[in-house]
Amino acid sequence: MYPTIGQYGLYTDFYELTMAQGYFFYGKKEQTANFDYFFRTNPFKGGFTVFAGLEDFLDFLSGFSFENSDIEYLEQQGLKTEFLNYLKDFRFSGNIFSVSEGEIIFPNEPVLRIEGNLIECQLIESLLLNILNFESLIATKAFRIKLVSDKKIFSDFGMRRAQGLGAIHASRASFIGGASSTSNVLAAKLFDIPVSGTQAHSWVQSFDTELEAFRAYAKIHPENTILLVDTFDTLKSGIPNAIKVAREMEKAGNRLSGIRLDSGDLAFLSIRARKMLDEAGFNYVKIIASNQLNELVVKSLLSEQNAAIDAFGIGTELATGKPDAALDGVYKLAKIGDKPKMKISENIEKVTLPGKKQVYRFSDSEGNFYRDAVLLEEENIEDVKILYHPVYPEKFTSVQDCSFEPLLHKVVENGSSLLKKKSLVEIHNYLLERAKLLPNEHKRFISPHLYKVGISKKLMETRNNLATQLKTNK
Ligand SMILES: Nc1ncnc2c1ncn2[C@@H]1O[C@H](COP(=O)(O)OP(=O)(O)OP(=O)(O)O)[C@@H](O)[C@H]1O
Ligand SMILES: O=P(O)(O)OC[C@H]1O[C@H](OP(=O)(O)OP(=O)(O)O)[C@H](O)[C@@H]1O
Ligand SMILES: O=C(O)c1cccnc1
Repeated sequence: MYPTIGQYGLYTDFYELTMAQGYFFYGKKEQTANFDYFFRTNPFKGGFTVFAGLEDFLDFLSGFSFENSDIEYLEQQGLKTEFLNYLKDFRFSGNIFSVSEGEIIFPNEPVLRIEGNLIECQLIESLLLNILNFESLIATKAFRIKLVSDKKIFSDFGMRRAQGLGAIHASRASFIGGASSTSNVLAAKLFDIPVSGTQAHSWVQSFDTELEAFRAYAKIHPENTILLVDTFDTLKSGIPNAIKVAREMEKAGNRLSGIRLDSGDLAFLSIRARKMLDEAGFNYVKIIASNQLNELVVKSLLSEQNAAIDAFGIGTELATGKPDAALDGVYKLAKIGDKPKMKISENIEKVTLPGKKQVYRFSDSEGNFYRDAVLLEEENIEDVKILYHPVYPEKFTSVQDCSFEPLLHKVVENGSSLLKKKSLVEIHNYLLERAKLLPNEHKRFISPHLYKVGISKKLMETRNNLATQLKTNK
């Protein structure tokens, strides 16, 4: 749970409230609606996305209500008393169907579906998008780093240059994606993530000499000393001083945990540092590297340059999802009452899929992910053997002999969460299990193979008929 800021009802875009007021006065308040959450493009030019943020979203949703001062504020913004009286008792009371946190997901499939009255579905849009888009972006980034880290570990150092309090979500999502610890103490406590840390240049600078700074730190934290060796000169001063302190620590019955390299050529310096430490008898001292790292630099350091690095500290690029500012997830109306709804767009790729839907994942004979399919909920998956390209019907693919599983599961019923709380370790392990089933060609960084998401014939026909109707009625 996050530090409380009271109730979260105002954590929404104003238009959600003005529309909700409109629904209220036009007698649409009791109409049932279905909305889909989906995104259109995998971030980082990648071949997959990691779904994260579900538990956080549900936690925030349980606090999505309006206290007296919120109601007064909305009154000052011109909202009407009768509607505000309705908001006083507002609580989400609908159903939510979702893929599991840590699932591998793909563009254009609904990964979460909300069912409820039109007002409640509308009001929670911004909260949902805010949390799921960001955590999924960062979990994906973290997992990309994990994919190239081999057996090395990395810690999230991102808080200081993250987007404000988004750092809390970033740390959570980073751990789901594969970080082994975080420097962000609040996130560590809230989500039971191992906390870790080394020391900053200010520590070293605050003493008269580097050696004095190293000794002082080792004395006060003998169980976990990682010395930052680049304040003056890594090879001529930092590492020789670290070796002196390692020797003194051994005499006192302790062990130096590691050194941290934070500038210069990390491959060259780590190889030299390893040699110097080993020759001095300290092969147990770990080498940690940091400085504007990302998955591409980590991959190059480990697989092309044989860097002698045991662990990475990764900050800004991880916590901000650099170079992608956001996952482009959207929330679209798919059904009102028994009427399927869709959005027509000039851009054919942006036409939405109408109706209440379920997503199935098909696997090949070896159990590897093969295709995902979007079907109308009432369809029998056993009858579906051909999947159609969502935009170009002349492109289709057979799933004749594949096994399948539904991906959307009920996680909220009549406003109450059914979600069995999982630890972040469990969510991460689920991600690992699922990612193993995703063929490697979708995981490579350069021009990954496109994972196909198709739609059923019935869904395609429903959409086409509705589109024709909408164009004629316009
Ligand atoms: N061997 C390497 N291969 C690829 N990238 C590297 C390697 N070593 C370091 N880098 C990256 O190169 C960049 C070096 O940063 P920069 O040019 O700012 O120098 P610096 O070492 O940080 O210097 P200073 O700290 O004095 O400003 C960082 O982004 C770092 O991650
Ligand atoms: O480069 P990032 O991936 O964002 O990783 C975090 C960086 O933040 C710290 O530097 P900073 O200059 O903020 O503080 P320092 O004085 O401790 O070096 C740390 O030394 C890393 O270099
Ligand atoms: O513990 C560290 O070394 C650390 C923490 C945050 C940012 N940079 C480094």
